[in-house]
Amino acid sequence: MTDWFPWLTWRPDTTEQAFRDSFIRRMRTPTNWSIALATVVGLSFILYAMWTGDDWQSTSNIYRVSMIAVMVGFLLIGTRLGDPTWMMSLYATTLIVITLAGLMFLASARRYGALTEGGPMVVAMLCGILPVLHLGHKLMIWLLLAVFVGVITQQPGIETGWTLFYYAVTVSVLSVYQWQMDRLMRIQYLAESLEREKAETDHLTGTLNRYSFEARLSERLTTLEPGEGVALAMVDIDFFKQFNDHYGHLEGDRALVRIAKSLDQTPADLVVRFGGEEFVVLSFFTDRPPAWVSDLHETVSALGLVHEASPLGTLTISVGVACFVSQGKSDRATVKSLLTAADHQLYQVKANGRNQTRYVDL
Ligand SMILES: Nc1nc2c(ncn2[C@@H]2O[C@H](COP(=O)(O)OP(=O)(O)OP(=O)(O)O)[C@@H](O)[C@H]2O)c(=O)[nH]1
Repeated sequence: MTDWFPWLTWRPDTTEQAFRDSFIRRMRTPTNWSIALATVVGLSFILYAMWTGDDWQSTSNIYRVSMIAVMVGFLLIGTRLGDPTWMMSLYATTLIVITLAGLMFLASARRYGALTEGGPMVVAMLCGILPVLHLGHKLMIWLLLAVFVGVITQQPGIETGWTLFYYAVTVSVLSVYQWQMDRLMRIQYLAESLEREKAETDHLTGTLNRYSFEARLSERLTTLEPGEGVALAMVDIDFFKQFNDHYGHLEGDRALVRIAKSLDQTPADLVVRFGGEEFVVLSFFTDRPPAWVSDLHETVSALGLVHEASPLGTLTISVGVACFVSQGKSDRATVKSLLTAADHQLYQVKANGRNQTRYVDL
């Protein structure tokens, strides 16, 4: 049964949650515009009712005004709510508005002795255009209104004609449309995520690539609180040209993957393939840099990968580390300043025999 509902079939659940989080972020503004449109439609109904001689204080008009007040209230308060609370408030608001709409139809039908098909159809459609609600939400909303329409058709002396039939047709068509939207939105999200992942990842080692690293580090540097810091380690494999020449490029590729994996097993926050045989390892910390950063070269020498063409006998790395601890807003490191400082340390290690880690505070 659950296979029929895209938001229930979507596996794993974390993917559905990630989709919904990003979807709510993107759709908040369009949803607010849809509610504003519903408010304008509600207002035009009040004006029309008054123009056609309806009493301003009639029960149905009071319900209409209440619906508008609830929607305007949501638009005003919603701006201050975080995404999850906003989403729950939207659903609750919609259910309240639908209850008021149902009561308005009941009052109006009792007054005029009739309920025509237009009203419930318009309300069902206005709920249908709210982009962030999925079919599950909308079925509940439409069902709630259907209960009111059903009750009204059972009232003696009220002419309802084909209203219930047209309502059922409208909701069925909207449900099919919504089901398609729910599926397409999720398929699109998945395709986008895969594309993004591909664009950010190095194909050989599976680590982040340079482009995504620079964007992420640059963003993170702007949010460092005083006392928070970053250690950027520039890693370069020693005598790798000789390794390739001696063992061949395929074996070289395999060594790159092994080294990337071993760097990934450190407590680092990000491991990046920076260039051919260069990696960057990033660690964010509070107060003082973690001790493992200053011994990073040992991570690879401990693998014991034989390198007969190296004077060191095994595959090793040279590491230059630049550390920055934020003192406040005016004091900022940049991606460039960290890379330059780390590269300078790396150069010193290369000059001093390789297979070491050198460290500088910015
Ligand atoms: N197998 C393989 N080799 C690569 C890849 N990317 C870069 N390289 C090789 O890495 C080697 C880098 O050589 P160099 O820059 O001279 O550095 P090195 O030999 O490690 O010498 P030092 O850094 O001074 O210790 C070159 O031979 C590149 O062909 C790759 O994706 N796969």
